Amino acid sequence: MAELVRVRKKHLQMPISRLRCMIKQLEEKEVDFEDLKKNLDYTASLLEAVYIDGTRPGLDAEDDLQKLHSDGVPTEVTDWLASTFTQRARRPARRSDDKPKFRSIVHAVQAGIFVERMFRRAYTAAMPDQPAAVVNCLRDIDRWNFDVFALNTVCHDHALQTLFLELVTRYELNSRFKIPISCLMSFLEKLEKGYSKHSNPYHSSVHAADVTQTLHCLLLRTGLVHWLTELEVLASLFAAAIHDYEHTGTTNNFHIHTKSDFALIYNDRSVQESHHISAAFRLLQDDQANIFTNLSREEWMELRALVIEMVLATDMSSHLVQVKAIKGCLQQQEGVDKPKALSLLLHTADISHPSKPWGLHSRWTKALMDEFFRQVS
Ligand SMILES: Nc1nc2c(ncn2[C@@H]2O[C@H](COP(=O)(O)O)[C@@H](O)[C@H]2O)c(=O)[nH]1
Ligand SMILES: [Zn+2]
Repeated sequence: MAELVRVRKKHLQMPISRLRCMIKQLEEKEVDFEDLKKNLDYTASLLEAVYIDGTRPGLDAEDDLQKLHSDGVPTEVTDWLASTFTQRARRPARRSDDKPKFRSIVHAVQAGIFVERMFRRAYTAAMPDQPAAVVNCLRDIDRWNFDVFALNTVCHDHALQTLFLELVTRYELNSRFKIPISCLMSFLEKLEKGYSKHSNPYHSSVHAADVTQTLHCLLLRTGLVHWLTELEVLASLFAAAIHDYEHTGTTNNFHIHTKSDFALIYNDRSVQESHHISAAFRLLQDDQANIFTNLSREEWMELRALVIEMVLATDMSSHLVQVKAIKGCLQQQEGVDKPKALSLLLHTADISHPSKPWGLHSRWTKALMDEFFRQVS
């Protein structure tokens, strides 16, 4: 058993470093984005295949790499896959007309992840193609200096829809959780509409898009994304996207002191945040917009609890309590409380604009000042 683990660990080192290399190329725009993305996706599938098949005895390398070519994977990648996942490197170099072999992976694809990929196709096929200008903007999606205003311009005020769709697709959450594309589109349309209800200069769908992208950037750049389950990633992105849904453009104190309906409904406690969550979850009551329709009951309960905790923690009045709690967590041996850590991350993304490039920060500050002045007048 220990030997098997050692061998598999050894075989996985190469693909891991190659994957990192591909990601670097992607970041540095040295290669065609779409090709690289496709290759990464395919490689991930094969890694899955090796993982699944690695638990079975009698692996050999007898099948046809030609099948991989049918997916448009370049020769360097198939060569690397073959040399990494088969014994081919120890054999004499093949003649150019020989077909490289590896039955184990193909078997695993056919037996194990084939069905999964069928689902992926079914749940990604209808993803809308984006115009070149949008694709160009989205190239910076992993960066701290990502310009959400520029994205909003090129996608005609639909930055939130575009960004959420892009991230859900990138993390393959649509295939993992079988999110129907029509529901996703419908949900995002309603979400954006809710954000424009009060025509807020600051608390708009662009702010929601900004916070969602910033949270993604934090998860990715810190490596925290590897610590999370796919459900936690989905919950985090969802929480970021909805966190100010139907914001009234006024503060919680304003609601409390004016004895607004929201203040009365939520008993003066995290008045706005409670409404954002409640109203956003209400959108899912419509079957046509229920993006979580295929989640199991357990998944749904876990996601809902996490989203509620994260969005409630965007209430600025919980800032000091949160900082204290996370400091306490970090001093303990037992490890960090995930919902608390994710809540702090969302809160961080929510107030991150002062740490962004000046052009972005000054636009956000102006928008916030406009909103504050509107409340006063
Ligand atoms: N004094 C400042 N306050 C800021 C700034 N950026 C944001 N904010 C405030 O934080 C909350 C964030 O919570 P939200 O969920 O409502 O977005 C926001 O309401 C602002 O009041 C800033 O640069 N300076
Ligand atoms: Zn916010």
